[in-house]
This record gives sequence, structure tokens and C-alpha cells, in this order.
Amino acid sequence: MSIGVELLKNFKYIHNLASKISSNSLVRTRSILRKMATDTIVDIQKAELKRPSENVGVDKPQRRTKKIKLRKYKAKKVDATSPLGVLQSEIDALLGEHNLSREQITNDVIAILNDINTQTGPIASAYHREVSNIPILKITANGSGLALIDNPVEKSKKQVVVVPFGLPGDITTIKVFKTHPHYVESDLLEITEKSPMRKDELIKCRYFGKCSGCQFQSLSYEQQLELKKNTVINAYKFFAPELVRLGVVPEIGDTIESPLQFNYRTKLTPHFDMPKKLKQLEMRPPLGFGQNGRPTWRHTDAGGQGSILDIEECVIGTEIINKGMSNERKIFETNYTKYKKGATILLREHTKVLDPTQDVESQLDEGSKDPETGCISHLEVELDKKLVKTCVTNTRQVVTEYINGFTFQFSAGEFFQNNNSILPKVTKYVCDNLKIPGSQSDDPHYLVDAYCGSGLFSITASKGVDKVIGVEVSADSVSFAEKNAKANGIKNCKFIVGKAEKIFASIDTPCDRTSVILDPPRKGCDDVFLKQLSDYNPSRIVYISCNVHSQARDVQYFLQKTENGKAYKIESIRGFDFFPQTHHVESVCVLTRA
Ligand SMILES: C[S@@+](CC[C@H](N)C(=O)[O-])C[C@H]1O[C@@H](n2cnc3c(N)ncnc32)[C@H](O)[C@@H]1O
Repeated sequence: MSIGVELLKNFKYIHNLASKISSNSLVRTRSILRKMATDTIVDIQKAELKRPSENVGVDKPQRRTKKIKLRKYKAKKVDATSPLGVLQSEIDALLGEHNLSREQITNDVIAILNDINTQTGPIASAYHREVSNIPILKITANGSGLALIDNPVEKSKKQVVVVPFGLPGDITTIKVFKTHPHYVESDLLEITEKSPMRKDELIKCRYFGKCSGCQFQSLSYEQQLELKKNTVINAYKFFAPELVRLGVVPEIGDTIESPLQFNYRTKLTPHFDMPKKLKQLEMRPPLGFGQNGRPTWRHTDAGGQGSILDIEECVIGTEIINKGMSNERKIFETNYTKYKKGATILLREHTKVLDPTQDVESQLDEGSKDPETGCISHLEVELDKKLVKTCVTNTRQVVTEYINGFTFQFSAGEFFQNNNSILPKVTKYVCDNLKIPGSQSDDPHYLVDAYCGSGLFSITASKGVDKVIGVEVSADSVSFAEKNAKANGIKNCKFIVGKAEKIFASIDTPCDRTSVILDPPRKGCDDVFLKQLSDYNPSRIVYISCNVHSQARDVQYFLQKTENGKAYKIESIRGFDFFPQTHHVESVCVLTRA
């Protein structure tokens, strides 16, 4: 019989023995036996590691023995600029500050995986425990606290713990509930001493502290902007270290604030899950947003305890979006049995200019209806024109937004920026930074808008330039970009459907007179595009990004790894706060060719 099988038998025997001991007086004996069981499973694992090519239990048996296979930990591949990849960089930075190596914080995940029960077995129970007096040391780009705690099994080691809603300076009680090789996840149970940053009186939402949507409601707005600036600084440290070392990354600018800090989000997507094994829902499931673990620090029952919280109101959603949410929830009360699987409900704000001579109801487009009255819910707004807002729920319906005097239409389900209060500032900033230094007003100037969507930047930057050419992979967005240019009386914009690099086959404008806008999705630009951009060698580049980490990586690649990249200088980098109360930051980096 193999060592593995023998050890595993020992483990089960000792563990069973430990479970049978229930009297209080024997608690210590039980814990000793449990410790023995734990040590045994560690031995099993070591035995397995020493014999990598053999399966435990495959030795020729004298008699039939049950084949026992140890479970192996399979690490998922993560993109370095994804939230999990960024966390690794943040953990390494924390270790550097505390003189710790990765080895000193590595967790024995294989032992947990092979525990008698991965939730309640002795090893899992040793790891997944409550700990008190834990000071939060840092805050991650994802808005969670980071702390160091003792490893419960290997006493010489530490663990890095992620504590959602924890702020640097908080002293906390946490419950560790999941172990990864280099960190553990935890729930914030209690804050025993508050961080000086913490201003819980600012919290407006009763779901805050549980809902995964917001992380920053307990911070002043100035503090939120400061943290976002720090995220931009760290992103360049982690993903453009060579540029930082060479001193070519300028001082990061202050984060530009959003005019609205609540009630700004023009799109929300509440959702619900279908419990496994059910063919039809027997009770209305929670409809709302995901819960971030099972925290109790605010001791609130709001939204329930499921992985999806039942949410009635979202304080960052606009008023009409909240009205739409209320309508759709009432409808869901009666029609949830019709769903065969979980679903997401789209809520998207739509704005229409009213003809003041006609009655409002007759001018309303399709939108979310109040089930009690059967009428389309709407909100009249008086700006320079009389406007009406409705909430669209059909992904294919056309939605309208007005920005800086321009009209934009797009399919409700397609991409469009979600905070229209900040768009006048952003579009002006982009426009101002596209100008070629030293050029006269009558010098020709051309724009390329890569990843142009339905034409937001092409159209808002089109005045005063000779020609704009936009490229976008979504044919639907391109057809709206063309319609939007026409509706705004703009004749100098041309749009093409395709991957961003396709633009280089169509550009006929002189590179010295051309500025390029980049606004890629979270994953950033690919090397093929960046190489071709460098070959084209434009005069200026304004790179807008919702993931500053992939932006920093791309900027370093462009400057250091492409043919003409070295000729560029980073002129400025700063964040824009598209999503107050959350950890998100949009970053704008301006590059100019020397
Ligand atoms: C962040 S959005 C920006 C859209 C637009 N600039 C705006 O602000 O409304 C990114 C856009 O890139 C498009 N996209 C994604 N991958 C692309 C690719 N490889 N080439 C061109 N466009 C792409 C998406 O469809 C999306 O519209």
C-alpha cells in the first residue's frame, strides 16, 4: 500500500475519532486530535510532492484498495492588468514594504483542497476563521482594504488578507472565508477602531457595505479623488516601471471631479439568479446587485443575505433610472415564474427634447411603465430647452443623450458613457489636448478616433478640424456614429467598421498634421495596433482609458518597444471621476511627438 493511502487512512481515522469527542472536558483532546489530523494531511501532501510522477495508491496492491487521488490546485491564468492581476502587484508592493517574501505568505491551498470537507474539515476550519484586532494597512485599486495576519497553520508565516470596505487605519474583526496561494479573502465583521479617513455619516445608501457596486461612500469626495489619483500613480509604477525609472512619467494631475456625485448613472443592470436544479422559480428571487462576501460591519439586513442583494433603490442611479427600477421590480413580482434562467434587466436613461406646444404624454417614446397606472414613467426637465426623461428597457431601442449642444443616439444595449454630467468636461479636455503645439489656426488639422463607438469624441472634436476618421468594431455603433454626425450637421467625419488597426489602411492625412484619439475597452490596445500607430507616427495622441493599468502597460510598450515610440513624450496624465462612490477611475494620457 502507498504511503499516501496509509496516511490518508490515518487522517480519516484520527479525524473521525476527534469528531466523536463531544464532552467539554475533552475539548483539548479533540483539538490535539484535530491537529494530528491536520499534520497527517500535510504529510500526505508532502509524500505526494516527493513522488510527482506517481499517483497515490497506484502501487501494486496486495488486496483491493480504494484508489485515492489528491486534488491539485489549478491556478487560473489572469491578465496582469485585470483586477486579480493588479492585486498581485499590490500584494508584492505590500510585501516589499514589510520585508516579506512571497514564500513567507504562501498558503497551503492543496491541504485545504484535500481536507475531509473543503468547508468544514479541520484544515479548512483552521484557515477559515475569525480574527480580531487586524489593522488595515492599505487600500487596493479595487477599493478593498489589505492587511497582514498570522498564518493559522504554519506559525512562522503570514497571510495577506483582502478586506472589502476596510480603510487604512481601521482596526477590524474579520472572517477569513477563502484561501488563495498568495492571499485570503475575508468579510469585514466589525470595525473596533475607525480610520481617520472614515466618515460613515456620509453614507447615503442602506445597502452600502454589502453591495458590490460602491466602495467609497464612507469617504469625503476629496478623499475619493485623492485615492483615484493614487491608483493612477500606482498603475504607472506597476505597469510602466521602466518609464518611471527613466523619469519620463510626469507628475500625475489631480483627478477631475464629476459635477454629480450621486444620482449620475444613466445605466443600471439589476439581475437575478435561478437557483441550481430548479426548473421554475417558486419564490421571487432577490433582484439587484451582487453582494461583496457576507460582511456584517454595518449590521444591516437590507437586501437580504444572498449572493445577489434585493435592491429597491440605487443612490448613484439617476432619478428616472430609479423610477424604472421600481416599475420593473413591481412587474417582476408577478412574472418571475415565466423565467427559465437568471436574467439581467437593462435600465437606460433616454432624453428627448419636447415640443412645448404639444402635450407631453403624446410625445413620449417607449419606456418603462408604472404597472399600477399603465403609463410610461417620465420626468420633465427644464434646461435651455424643455426635456423629458424616460427609462428604456429594450436593448434594441434607440436612446438619445445631449452633450454640449450635440445630440447622440445609440442602441440602448450598446456602449455609451454612463455619467453624462462629466462628459462636457471630458470632451472639452480631449479637444483641447488634441491641438498640435505651435500650429496656426488656419493650418490643416486632422483627427483619427480609434475605438470611436457612436462618435462621441469624433463629433465633439470635429469643429475647427479639417477631417475626422473614426474606426469601431461594432457595425451598429458605426451606423449610429454616421447618423449622429448627420444629425449634428457635421460633414467632415467618416467612420469605418473594423478592428482599430484597419484605420491605417485608410488614412491619407499627413502624420505631422494628425492627432489620434484612443479609447479602447478595459483590456487596452494590442501590440499589432500599437506598432502600426507608431509606424503612422502621428503628431499627438490622447489615450482615454477605463483601465489605467492597461493604459500604463500600452504607453510603456509604445514608447519603448515600437519603432518611433522613443520620439514621444508623455505630456500629461490625470484621472477623471466618471464613477463617484466607486473605485473606478478613467485616465487620460496625452503623448506628443517631439
Ligand atoms: C470604451 S468604448 C469607447 C467608445 C467611444 N469612444 C465613446 O466614448 O463612446 C470602446 C469601444 O471600442 C470598441 N472596440 C472594442 N474592440 C475594438 C477593436 N479591436 N477595434 C475597434 N474597436 C473596438 C467597442 O465596441 C467600444 O465601442
